[in-house]
Amino acid sequence: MFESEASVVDQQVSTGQLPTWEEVEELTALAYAEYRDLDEGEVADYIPALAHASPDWFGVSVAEVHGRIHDVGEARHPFSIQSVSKAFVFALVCEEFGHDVVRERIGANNTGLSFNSVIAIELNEGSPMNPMVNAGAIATTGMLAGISHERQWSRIREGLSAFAGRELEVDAEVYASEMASNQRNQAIAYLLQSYGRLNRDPHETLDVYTRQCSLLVTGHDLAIMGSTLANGGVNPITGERVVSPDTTRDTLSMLAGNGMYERSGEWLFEIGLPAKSGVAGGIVAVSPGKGAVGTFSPRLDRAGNSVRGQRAIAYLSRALGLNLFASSELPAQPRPTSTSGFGILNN
Ligand SMILES: NC(=O)CC[C@H](N)C(=O)O
Repeated sequence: MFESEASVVDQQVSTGQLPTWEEVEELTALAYAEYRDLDEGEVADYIPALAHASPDWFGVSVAEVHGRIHDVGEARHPFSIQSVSKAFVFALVCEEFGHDVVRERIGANNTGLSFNSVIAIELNEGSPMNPMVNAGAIATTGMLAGISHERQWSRIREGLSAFAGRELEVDAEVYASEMASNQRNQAIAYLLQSYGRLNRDPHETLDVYTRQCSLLVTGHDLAIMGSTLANGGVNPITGERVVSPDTTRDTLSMLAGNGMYERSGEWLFEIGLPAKSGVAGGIVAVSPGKGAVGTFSPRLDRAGNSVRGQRAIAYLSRALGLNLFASSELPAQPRPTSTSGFGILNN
């Protein structure tokens, strides 16, 4: 954290606007401790390399917009970003084309169907529907300008690295494994092309999309990437402006509607935060103006969302008063047990 920011934080803590460092540290540790033994959910294996993950891994990280970061458990354990990349690639495309173009070309409505649904494309006359499902994400990746697909790829890697504040690398094993087993995504890409919805060659576009999904991140990185969105597009650690405030607004509203796939409505109702999940077990949840939570645990529910991650974020949303729709300035009391009756969390 920069010194000037530290004094802003001190001031806000002393005026009661922010919880203290110790309070956030303690609540992050409690969110971790509360759910570390929860054994619901399965590790994804439809991409064979993901099946190597331990079901026990669990990390929680909270990053505040002023740069304070709180890590617990395996918050520094690397894993492939998978669909969490969709949020940040959408932000890069939104920055390039603007609100109206992405709404028209991709869409913003939930499919109500699984993230890799083919039928959703057919039911909607070729529309990819939204950038947070595979069809929309593949179409979004295909929109990025760039003479070669290598150039497109470097723009994505550089852009996501700027969100994280460090250079991100591809997990070569995960990339090769998904490229060898992504027949469903190939079907989606060719179907989009048949409807005139893909700007570029389907195979090249899928190659870039699969690389973006294979980038290695940690829960700590996700928290920083999310807090860059929470902070109007400026990375709170590096101070770099990555995208504009308009783009963060559009990205966060897209996450609110679609980031947790067909569970997005329930998620927003229970937790009240824009969020994005990925099948390797990562979730990022963003509270605009406050910060972000990054979690990692490979046990997934049927929609492909990390079970422990959802619970830990639900806990922190309540404990830290992050819910966007809560009118009270005072943080609500966290619910103490894992059987707290969240419908979404009891798949
Ligand atoms: N939900 C996900 O994380 C899916 C991402 C994965 N790379 C896929 O395309 O199937």
